[in-house]
Amino acid sequence: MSAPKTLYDKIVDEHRILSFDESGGAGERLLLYIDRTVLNEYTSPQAFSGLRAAGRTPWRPSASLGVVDHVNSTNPDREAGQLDDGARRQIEYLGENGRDFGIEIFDLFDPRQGIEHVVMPELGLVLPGMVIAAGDSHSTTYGAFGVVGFGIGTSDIEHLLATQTLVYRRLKTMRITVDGTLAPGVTAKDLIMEVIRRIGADGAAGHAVEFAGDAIAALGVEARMTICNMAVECGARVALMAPDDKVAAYIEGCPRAPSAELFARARIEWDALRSDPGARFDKEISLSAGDIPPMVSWGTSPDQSLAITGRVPDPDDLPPERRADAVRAMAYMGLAPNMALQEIAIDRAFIGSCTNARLSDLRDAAEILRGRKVAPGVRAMISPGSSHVRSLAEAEGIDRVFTDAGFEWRRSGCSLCLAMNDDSLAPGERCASSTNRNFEGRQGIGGRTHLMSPAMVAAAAVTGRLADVRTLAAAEPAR
Ligand SMILES: CC(C)[C@H](C(=O)O)[C@@H](O)C(=O)O
Ligand code: SF4
Repeated sequence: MSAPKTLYDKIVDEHRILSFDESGGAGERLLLYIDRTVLNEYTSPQAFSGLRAAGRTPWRPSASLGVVDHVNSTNPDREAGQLDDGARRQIEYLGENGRDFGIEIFDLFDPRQGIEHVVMPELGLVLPGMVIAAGDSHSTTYGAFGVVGFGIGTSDIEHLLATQTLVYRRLKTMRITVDGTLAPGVTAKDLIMEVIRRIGADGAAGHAVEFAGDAIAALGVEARMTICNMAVECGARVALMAPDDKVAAYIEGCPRAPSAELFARARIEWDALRSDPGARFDKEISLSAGDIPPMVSWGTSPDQSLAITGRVPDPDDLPPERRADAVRAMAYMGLAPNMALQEIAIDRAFIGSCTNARLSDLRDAAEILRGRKVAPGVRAMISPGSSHVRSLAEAEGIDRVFTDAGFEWRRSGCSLCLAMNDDSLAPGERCASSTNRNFEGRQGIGGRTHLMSPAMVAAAAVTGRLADVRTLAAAEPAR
């Protein structure tokens, strides 16, 4: 019998065309076959220019899909949406590359347009056991399907397009086991924020992280995507979860799912996609789901976060190696040591991003907003993760819940997640945000970001301060 293997190593072995050093262990250099990629208008242009300059064409164009998501306006009034010349050129060049090289593109006003990591799964293009590499770090999202998904740079995109392969270095493995049950009001976002707080922004650097345990199994596929998406914020290069019946059911209803016959055959293969009993991980961590509170970030790194019931830390109480960062983060965020998090007033609220703008996220937030109003002085926006999510939400009447509460119902895109478009914070503005990065300037120069779950953003929007969603969920809204 061969030695027990991790899920990660099984998938890498299946896709290894050749090994440069035959070591087979972490660090092995190999040529990896890539099943699919998704291209965006922001990181693909130089890759296409490189192909053109070398006179090459994509080796398997049908394995790629292009979407516009980073630089587009989400203004619902098409005419009012502002695009600068650079953004317009990037969008046009993606369309041109699609036409010239036979790659399918979902352009700005295509009903299937949306954030790449929302669009790929909802189409049914993300299938268990695949390797999906793309020019965006949050490609780890696909791990929720038992897929090795990872981000690559522009020169690697060119190599991938030309050859459908990448030179790859095998990662170390880590398993994070989460057992027990999440408390009411606590979500997958809180779970991954707690993981990041615990292990730090580089706690999983160089590792493929498998999430396991009954708390993960209990989550829906969309919630699992939130965890795999944000795992990159603790340095994970790959996040993985063993696919189960929920994953199969999710895929089955999707427009590009395999035909019934192929699907039935694939399901048998998918059953083997799990780490063998006794498989050895380089690192193991375990958490109890019941101990996780609703979380918010207070600083400028995703690991600078705390329970909403907490206080901004006193740098003197922190380990010496974390003090200087904390002092700097507090100055940028305009916070003082020991302030209660729930006393922090906000100017903006944003629900969006590939982390937390799927239908289940919108429903969670709508639950809190129903019958309530955004606090005076707060500007609140929601940008659904894809145009498809947007229309599903409209069919359910969720758009009305948001607009009645005073939220702007935007079109889909990366939007205020990274302010590379016309959605941004003004200097000094403070935003409750369902996104994944709170770096300095991430949502606009001088803008201040507090990361949290979509329901927590809704709670902050109606309270005008960072708020504990549990107190609102328990109370009857004023009608
Ligand atoms: C623009 C892109 C390179 C970047 C990424 O790779 O993640 C962006 O999507 C982000 O979230 O910061
Ligand atoms: S929504 Fe945010 S995190 Fe996701 S791809 Fe866009 S910019 Fe990156």
